[in-house]
Amino acid sequence: MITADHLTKSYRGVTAVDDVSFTARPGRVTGFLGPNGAGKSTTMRILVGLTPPTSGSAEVLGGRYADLPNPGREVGVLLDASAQHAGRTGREILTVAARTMGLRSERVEEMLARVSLTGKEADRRVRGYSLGMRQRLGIATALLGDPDVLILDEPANGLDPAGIRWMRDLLREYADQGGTVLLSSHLLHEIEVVADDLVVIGNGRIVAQGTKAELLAGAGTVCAAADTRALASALSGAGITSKVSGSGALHADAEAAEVGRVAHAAGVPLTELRAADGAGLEEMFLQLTAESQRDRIHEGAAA
Ligand SMILES: Nc1ncnc2c1ncn2[C@@H]1O[C@H](COP(=O)(O)OP(=O)(O)OP(=O)(O)O)[C@@H](O)[C@H]1O
Repeated sequence: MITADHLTKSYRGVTAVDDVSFTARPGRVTGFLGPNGAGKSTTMRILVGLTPPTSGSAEVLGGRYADLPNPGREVGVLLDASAQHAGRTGREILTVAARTMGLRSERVEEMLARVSLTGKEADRRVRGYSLGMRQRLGIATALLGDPDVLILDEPANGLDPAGIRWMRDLLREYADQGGTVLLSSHLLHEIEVVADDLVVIGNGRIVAQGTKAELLAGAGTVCAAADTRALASALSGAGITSKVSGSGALHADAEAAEVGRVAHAAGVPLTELRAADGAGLEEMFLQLTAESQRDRIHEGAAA
């Protein structure tokens, strides 16, 4: 279990994290989503005691991370895969970490196999590793002490599609065995597939959180008609806001049944009507974080 309780972190003139509260539970993958500069890394650094919060508190497994007697055996952390000692080989890095944690040396080989780093790769110096290999080594280090909690900052960065799939399966299996996973990303699709719960952050503030199912349920309806203008106008007349989504269909802020009823009553034949799924979540993510996006999102307002 991880608990962030009203965390705030201010640097001179910048509030990086603003009153952030959430819980990541055992047996679940919690996705921490937000655009660049939203405050994800700062929050994670606070969770593991690397950055002191200006106010608020954070607990991992019921206490402060800094108070854990052998943190590596309780919490696996990967914050920056590039921060590993470049002059050491992957195997050396794992061996040193294993000794520090008081683990048997066989654990190193087990972890290398777990993250699919070959013996040859393990004997190369980290400075020659690709980002994807560094991520695998970082995951191996995080898993080494068989911890109950994993805190991973953008772990899929640099992984190829097969690597992303591998990571997803690994995290799923870990959570299914009772582990708590908090993983951050600025890529919605990456998180959407694996996360059970979502915490969405923009400009340092939590803008949405809940189970993925809950957030999807509120994601609205995708609908389309030959006469888009007539459909938008009917929806607007019924007090339902809508806007044109990427595909040219409308995204309406109402349940599918209600949208169908309104279109029928207005005599507008529908060519598409479905609950917004992953696309709806993306829409929601973009909307929720719109104010904190560096790039403005251009959308044609239909209503
Ligand atoms: N040490 C620091 N001093 C001053 N400002 C900082 C410091 N660390 C972070 N910030 C600022 O805090 C804000 C949040 O940064 P943070 O790295 O937590 O975001 P992030 O969500 O992890 O972004 P990214 O996805 O780009 O990694 C940014 O505006 C950043 O410039």
